[in-house]
Amino acid sequence: MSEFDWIDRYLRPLAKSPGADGLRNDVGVLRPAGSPLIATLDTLVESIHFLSSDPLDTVGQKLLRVNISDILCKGAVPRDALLSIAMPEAFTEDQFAALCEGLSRDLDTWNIALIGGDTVRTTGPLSLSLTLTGTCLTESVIQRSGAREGDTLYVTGKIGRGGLGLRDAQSGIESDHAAHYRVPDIPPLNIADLIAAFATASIDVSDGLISDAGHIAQESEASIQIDLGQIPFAETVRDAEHALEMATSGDDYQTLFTAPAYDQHRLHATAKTLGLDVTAIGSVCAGECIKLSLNGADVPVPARTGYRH
Ligand SMILES: Nc1ncnc2c1ncn2[C@@H]1O[C@H](COP(=O)(O)OP(=O)(O)O)[C@@H](O)[C@H]1O
Ligand SMILES: Cc1ncc(C[n+]2csc(CCOP(=O)(O)OP(=O)(O)O)c2C)c(N)n1
Ligand SMILES: [Mg+2]
Repeated sequence: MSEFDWIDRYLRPLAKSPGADGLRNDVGVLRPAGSPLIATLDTLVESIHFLSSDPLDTVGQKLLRVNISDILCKGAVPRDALLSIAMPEAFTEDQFAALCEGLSRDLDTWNIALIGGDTVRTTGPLSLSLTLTGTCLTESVIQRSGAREGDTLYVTGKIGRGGLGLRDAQSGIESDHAAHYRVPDIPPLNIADLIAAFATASIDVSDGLISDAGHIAQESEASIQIDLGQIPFAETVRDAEHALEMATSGDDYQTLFTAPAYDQHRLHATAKTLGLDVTAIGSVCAGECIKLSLNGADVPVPARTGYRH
């Protein structure tokens, strides 16, 4: 069977929206939106972003989720996807089918329309890219640059699971963290409502919490003070070194955002109503850097604040 047959059999059934035209056209038509339409693109490369031993259905789910986390953190809802698959010569039909099974699962879960893409062979490792659009729930897009002095810094979910999970997966340990490493637990869709209602700036935690907080600080020309003791870590913190390890390992795909301090009570009440797990971990102040503390003592910012490419 040729690649055309594989596309027919495995990808066409996933491309259900009218804009996909059954993958019979040169282009896909985006679903129309009344609010700002945003787009993101993230790539997963074998041995860099996932392990060769990871089941391919989990790789398909991870590809979608690392992109969905970018859309959600902007207070937006995911919509349409374009998929690029570059597969090694030896990639089999069963492997292609498994990859598409994982993709299918999360396309359905998140109501995302696959509207097209490209499938090629490569002499290199398996490499997957996804372009994902989203509709903002706000009139203007929430940037990394909107943090203001006096804002509170929040994060969703747990931090450090990606790094702990990679270590477990590499050691053959089937833990919850290893499951999160393969298929990241990302915030639910209604995090977009909370972000749209309250956030002044936001980002998703991909490289590492400290590194990604640094992006908000730099773009906002502000300083961010983080209390390591307040971060909802995946493991009970033993000491500053342990906390820093979990705050710099990345692969968390949670939402990190700032909001005005005067909204703190309303924000927590709304999060509770929406069933969202949100924790205040710091504040925005004057300056242009990251400041860390643990149990009231200053902690020096490490040289490596996140994953290095
Ligand atoms: N090859 C590229 N071409 C155009 N823009 C890029 C490219 N690589 C990265 N960018 C842009 O640079 C910015 C930072 O990228 P990145 O660190 O990958 O962000 P993220 O963590 O949101 O994926 C984003 O605005 C992204 O769109
Ligand atoms: C085999 C393997 N080694 C190391 C990592 C750790 N890792 C790789 S990329 C990355 C950061 C996120 O990837 P990137 O391409 O920077 O995504 P983006 O910031 O563009 O969303 C991390 C933590 C991993 N996921 N898998
Ligand atoms: Mg990226």
